[in-house]
Amino acid sequence: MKILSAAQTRALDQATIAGQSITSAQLMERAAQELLFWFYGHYGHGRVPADTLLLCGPGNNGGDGLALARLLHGANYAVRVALLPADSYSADWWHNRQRLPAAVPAAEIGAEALPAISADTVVVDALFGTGLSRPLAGLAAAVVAHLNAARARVVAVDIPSGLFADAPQPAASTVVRARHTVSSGLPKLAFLLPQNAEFVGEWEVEDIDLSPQFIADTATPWHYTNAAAVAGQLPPRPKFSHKGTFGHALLLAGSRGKMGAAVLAAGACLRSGVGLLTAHIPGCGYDIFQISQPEAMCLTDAQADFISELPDLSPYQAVGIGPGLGQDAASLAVLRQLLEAAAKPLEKTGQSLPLVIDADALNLLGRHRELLKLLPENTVLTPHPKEFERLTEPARDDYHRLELLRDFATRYRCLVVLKGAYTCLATPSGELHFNSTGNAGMATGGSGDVLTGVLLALRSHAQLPAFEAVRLGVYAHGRAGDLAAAQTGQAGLVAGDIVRHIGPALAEV
Ligand SMILES: NC(=O)C1=CN([C@@H]2O[C@H](COP(=O)(O)OP(=O)(O)OC[C@H]3O[C@@H](n4cnc5c(N)ncnc54)[C@H](O)[C@@H]3O)[C@@H](O)[C@H]2O)[C@H](O)CC1
Ligand SMILES: [K+]
Repeated sequence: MKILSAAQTRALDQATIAGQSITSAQLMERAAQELLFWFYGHYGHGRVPADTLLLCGPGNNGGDGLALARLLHGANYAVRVALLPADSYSADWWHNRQRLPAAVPAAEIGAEALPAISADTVVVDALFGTGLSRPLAGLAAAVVAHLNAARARVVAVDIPSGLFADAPQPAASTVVRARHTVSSGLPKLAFLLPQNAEFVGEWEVEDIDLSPQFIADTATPWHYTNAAAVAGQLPPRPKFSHKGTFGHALLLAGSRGKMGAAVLAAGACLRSGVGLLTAHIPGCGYDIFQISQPEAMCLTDAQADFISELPDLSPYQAVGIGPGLGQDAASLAVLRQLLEAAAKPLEKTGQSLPLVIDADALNLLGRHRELLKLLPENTVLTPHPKEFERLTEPARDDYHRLELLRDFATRYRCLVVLKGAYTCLATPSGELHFNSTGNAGMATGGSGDVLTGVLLALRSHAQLPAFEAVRLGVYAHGRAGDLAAAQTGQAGLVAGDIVRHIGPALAEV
């Protein structure tokens, strides 16, 4: 699913209107109908709110609100409208202003006449949408401050008013704090960034049959990975397969006190369909590992407490390094040797050995940035924001972090998975793919080790190209977390639960 800019969204509206020979008022009616259905779904036909206030701005966002007021009134909701005065109003605003039944109270907002809002009022924020051109000020800001102070349940139409769809606004800007955002068409970039979560709340997009052709023809670096994006991407397992068919992976992981990371990554790798897995671990972990993951083969390092040797790489189709690795100088030497060895193209594929680099291996890269130029093409890095900062620089805000992410991925031609809510995968060509699966229960120790194992397995798969393998792995990891949390609850979720649900998550794909 593509994510378009505010300007592209407006062009999409026009293309839909022209392409389907409808009026803009009819497209607005579609949006309003979807908002009505959202109310039905959320409140049902019985328990309608005692008091529903529609705050309507002067443009088409306000027009959506006026149309919704009419539809809710028709559905026996107790509706009242408060109109933000402006020098001019859009044509579709007028159209729906005139169609508003006289029985619906409609008052103009004034500095001395702010609408009454009680804690059990449901407020629909239809002040501003993608036409916001500057931060809110004056009466518009006063109304929003009044709304936010009232602590009512707020449903934002299309986007919370005061929030730009695809760019940061000044830190002190006044923005509606919505419990829900019901948007039409495609997700807005703003919905996917942590700094906007307090304003956007729970968001969803409603399909109003916007021009698929225009969407297909519109270029954007931003994408949203939903089930449709990865459907059918996992190659079938031929009947006459053998272990070699699905690759032999090597995992370099573990140090004293952090052997669990190696066990979790190994378990995830095996559960993600790898043919064979060999783990190279420090001597202290031998019994732990062989007991915990009998399906994996195990090489032990000469060192007891950390990894100091790089095994011969020739048997392997992909290598993962980092979970629980520690940052000992000897491990740094192993990382350097691995990067140098992996850069040589494999005679079988002509490409460099696929690598997945995570956790302490990333921190070692961050402290020795001269190694970054050794990264083979399509190396997979899986930093969380702090680890990413150590690889680059502190980000001013979430938008700046995306710029840093795109620059890093294009500069080093690698696939960078920035982990968090809506995990973002940056590609060597500068695309950003935001993941739709996962939940806050996955913010638990070991969750990242599990992702490393999943990605290692999929990068070992001969038929999966690099980008598709990583996008699928990120999706499946989050989906496994959702399936697990349905059993354990988010608080009760531990990384091992994710491992146990990877199989079912991949089976869905
Ligand atoms: N496909 C869709 O997504 C559809 C969306 N619809 C709705 O249309 C709005 C966009 O409407 P638009 O008229 O372009 O702009 P807004 O209503 O967002 O803005 C209103 C108006 O406000 C003025 N303005 C901008 N910034 C400020 C400010 N800071 N202070 C005061 N006034 C401001 C500006 O001049 C605008 O004219 C979209 O969000 C959807 O809700 C369609 O209805 C259906 C299809
Ligand atoms: K709005």
